Amino acid sequence: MEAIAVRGLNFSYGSTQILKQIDFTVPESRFAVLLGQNGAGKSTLLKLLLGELSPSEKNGRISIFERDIRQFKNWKSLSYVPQSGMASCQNFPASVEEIVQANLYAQIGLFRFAGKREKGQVRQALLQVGMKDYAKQLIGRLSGGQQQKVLLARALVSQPRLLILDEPATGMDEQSTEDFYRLVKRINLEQGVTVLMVTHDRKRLEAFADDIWLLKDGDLELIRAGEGECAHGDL
Ligand SMILES: Nc1ncnc2c1ncn2[C@@H]1O[C@H](COP(=O)(O)OP(=O)(O)OP(=O)(O)O)[C@@H](O)[C@H]1O
Repeated sequence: MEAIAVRGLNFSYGSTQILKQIDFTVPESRFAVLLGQNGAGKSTLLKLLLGELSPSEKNGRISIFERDIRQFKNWKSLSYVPQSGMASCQNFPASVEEIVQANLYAQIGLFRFAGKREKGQVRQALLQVGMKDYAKQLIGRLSGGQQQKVLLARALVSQPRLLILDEPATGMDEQSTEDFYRLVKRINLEQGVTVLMVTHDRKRLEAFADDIWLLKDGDLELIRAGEGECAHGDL
């Protein structure tokens, strides 16, 4: 099955065309990377995939898990990790577990307390990213790398089938970056979660990615096609 299928997509801001007739496919369980220079249109493409922007009908077709995005309802199956997501929230008075739990509000309801099941889900997500011992800490007290792991747990808590990450390692040191990519790869391999990651870090991600796409001058090109079995030696 294709997790993402884009056919003949055009997109413009006013008279400036950003995407020109692009075709783009991410098969289920693949780890795909999207490269491109600043301003190439990567975030614009992600916004289109996340339903924040919509193309007019004559400007192409986007399908998520083989359903046209205009009819797609199962948004729970898709999670997003933003770039430096907590950077502007250093004084945000929320604990790590509250940040993760917030992604379960659709399940819990906004004004109810989390039950045993939800608390278990939060614990499991924090365990997956190695942040279980930080559950009660204030998010603003953590390092940038730890905060990004919490945002990854937040994305995983709803058990998505597709994980979209926008330059998730921006500002991290070398070791934290490597650890973060390794963690995402492990989730991809062990749980079969499809991954699409926007990055400038081609060199390091070559070891983790199956497919590598390059967005340039409005065109999207598959510059390395994997077999879907890019296992990384010692995860
Ligand atoms: N809301 C908007 N209105 C008009 N132009 C926009 C808007 N958002 C982005 N752009 C322009 O569209 C182009 C693509 O922007 P986009 O943010 O998608 O690029 P990007 O590849 O994600 O860049 P970066 O790597 O710097 O994050 C840029 O020239 C940008 O200035």
